Amino acid sequence: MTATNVSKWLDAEVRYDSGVYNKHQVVMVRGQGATVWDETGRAYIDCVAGYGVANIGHSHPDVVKAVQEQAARLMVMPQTLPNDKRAEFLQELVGVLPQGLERVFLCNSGTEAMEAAKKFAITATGGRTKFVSMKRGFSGRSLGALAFTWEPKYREPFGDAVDDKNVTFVTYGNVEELRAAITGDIAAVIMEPVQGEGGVRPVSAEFIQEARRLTKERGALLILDEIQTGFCRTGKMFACEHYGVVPDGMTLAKAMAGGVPVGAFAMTQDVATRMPKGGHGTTFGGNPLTMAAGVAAIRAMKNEGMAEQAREKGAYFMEKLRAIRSPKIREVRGLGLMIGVELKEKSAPYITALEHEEGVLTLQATPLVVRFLPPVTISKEQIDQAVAAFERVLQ
Ligand SMILES: Cc1[nH+]cc(COP(=O)(O)O)c(CN[C@@H](CCC(=O)O)C(=O)O)c1O
Repeated sequence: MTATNVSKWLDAEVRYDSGVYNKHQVVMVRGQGATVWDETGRAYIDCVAGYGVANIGHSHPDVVKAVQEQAARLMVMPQTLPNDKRAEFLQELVGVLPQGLERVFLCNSGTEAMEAAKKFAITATGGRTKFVSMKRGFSGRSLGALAFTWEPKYREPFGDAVDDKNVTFVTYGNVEELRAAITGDIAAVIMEPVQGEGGVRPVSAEFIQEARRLTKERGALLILDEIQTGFCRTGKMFACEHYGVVPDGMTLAKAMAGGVPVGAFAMTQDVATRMPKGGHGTTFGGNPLTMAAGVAAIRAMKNEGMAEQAREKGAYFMEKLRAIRSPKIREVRGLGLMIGVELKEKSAPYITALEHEEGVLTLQATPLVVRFLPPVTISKEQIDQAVAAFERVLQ
């Protein structure tokens, strides 16, 4: 491809897009497995995977086939009209969810799942409107979900429109703060089992188990945000399985439909039955096209043992990263293939160098952390190449 072609598409996107994103100077046009190609034909090892969406790999053949067939059959059907693919997806999803989570509100993104969770928590607790969330937590960008998102830079531009007056933020992992915050008027505690955007931070089993115990004791819900940790990312189908905790509700999105936009709030019967009929809704949620993709994606995760792959490859990836001898690395941490390398200096220049000089895509998770979220289907050879590239840019 000539430079003109690249500039043609890049110029158009930069010219007409909203302007909220820092656009990389590249145009990505194709993906397969853990590789993506730009318009000039250059290949990249993709450890961004759409911010942890392409867990089963780009354009998984089973998902492609399912989407092609469903697109030709039926793409549009609202949830007041039952549909075979939606029913099949709900069966597939409930079949892999922790026991007890058997009712699902279907939507189209993580933020929407969190908005639904917030409303279901209020009705399930008889109108309680106070919440506990986590410092460094990320729950989404809409005004409702933003109230649970810690980073001030995301909230400040919107002032009082962000309804965070009823939210108490506690230090992630601090059991004493948690105990003090979960009072008798709390609707729910919201937390990620591993904080993603907040720096790839696993937490102790004790903290999550104490949140489970205290919310039960004080009539609040425990809502785990598995939008990033879900669907094999951390070495289990869901990260809560590492801790032996079943929440009252779980927000889901990203990888759930193999790359097709999707979101869901999974909950117990009790939480679901407390929402008045017609109390929430969505136009696109549960559409047949997304449902077909989701059925294929979840079956691929099971059939290809992707949770075990993430566990095994994650351990290998972190072992190789920890073997890098560099004074710039403070810590390598993570769970499964949700990996963060905290540097002693800003990570952005190294993320840029990895992309431009080495053809490896990574992303930030706070200014000092390089986040690796590759497809679970990444090969050991690609892991070795990514680690060698990282070692080179750190020199
Ligand atoms: C844990 C979590 N919860 C909720 C969301 C919101 O989901 P959605 O509405 O589908 O984007 C995300 C997006 N996480 C990415 C942040 C995206 C953004 O900057 O906005 C991320 O981890 O980078 C999460 O990682």
